[in-house]
Amino acid sequence: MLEVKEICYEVNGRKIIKNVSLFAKRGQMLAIVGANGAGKSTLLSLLNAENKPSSGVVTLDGRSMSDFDPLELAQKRATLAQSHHVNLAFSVEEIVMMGRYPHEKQQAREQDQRIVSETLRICGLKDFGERSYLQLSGGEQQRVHLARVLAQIWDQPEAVLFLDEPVAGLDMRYQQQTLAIAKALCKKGMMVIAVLHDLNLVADYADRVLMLKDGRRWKYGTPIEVLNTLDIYHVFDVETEIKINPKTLSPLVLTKPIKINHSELN
Ligand SMILES: Nc1ncnc2c1ncn2[C@@H]1O[C@H](COP(=O)(O)OP(=O)(O)OP(=O)(O)O)[C@@H](O)[C@H]1O
Repeated sequence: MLEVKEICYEVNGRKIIKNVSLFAKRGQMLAIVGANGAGKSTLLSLLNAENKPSSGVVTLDGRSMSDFDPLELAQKRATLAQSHHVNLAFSVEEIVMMGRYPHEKQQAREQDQRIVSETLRICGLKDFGERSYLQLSGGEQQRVHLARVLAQIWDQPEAVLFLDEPVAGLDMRYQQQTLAIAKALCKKGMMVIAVLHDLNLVADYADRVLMLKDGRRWKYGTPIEVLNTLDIYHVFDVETEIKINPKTLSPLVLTKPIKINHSELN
């Protein structure tokens, strides 16, 4: 279990995260939602121990995140970042194999190869192993990084997976595929915490939702509890109508197009 107790995070005297508390359990996917600049990525960096809260504490299975040594953490949790900077001509397979580095001493190379093949396959990259990463499209590169972080925790049944906007830049099929993989990992007993913007994907895949506003916890609960017209309006300043999706029985968030008068463009 991941327990977050009253964490705050301050940069240059400005509070970015304000008194956030929550629980996240293995077997469940928690989605973090909120407007641009609400503090979602910053919160994720505190939950995954990339950054240390200015006050408050984050514990994993009762142990403070700051007590884990870096190798132990790398074996227990993986993070898909919002952006990636790879400028060297690595092959796809070499990049995905980087996910296995924290386990290098523990396992035979064969097992690493098998895991890399499996994560390439599940990310739709079965025949991409030899290709140069730099020659892939943006969405394909994003899937390579997903395969890499999956390879990091593939054989760690109690792992925690952090995903920062994992579906940005992906087509419809791979948006669904990415979250379906995350859901399947939860079914295997892992925990997934994902920053997501598309509230309909949140409704279909998340078990719990944390809605952030200006660095504060605005609402926390199941998708049906959190995704309602009033809270969405307060947090995103967007008018919506909520229906029930007949295919999934989860909330369906319908938006109205915003109109900007052409005279405002002068
Ligand atoms: N290192 C930093 N120094 C100063 N300000 C920062 C720093 N990191 C984040 N911020 C500020 O904190 C706020 C929250 O940023 P964060 O990236 O967490 O937002 P977000 O909710 O993930 O936004 P988005 O949806 O746009 O990705 C922003 O106003 C940002 O400018």
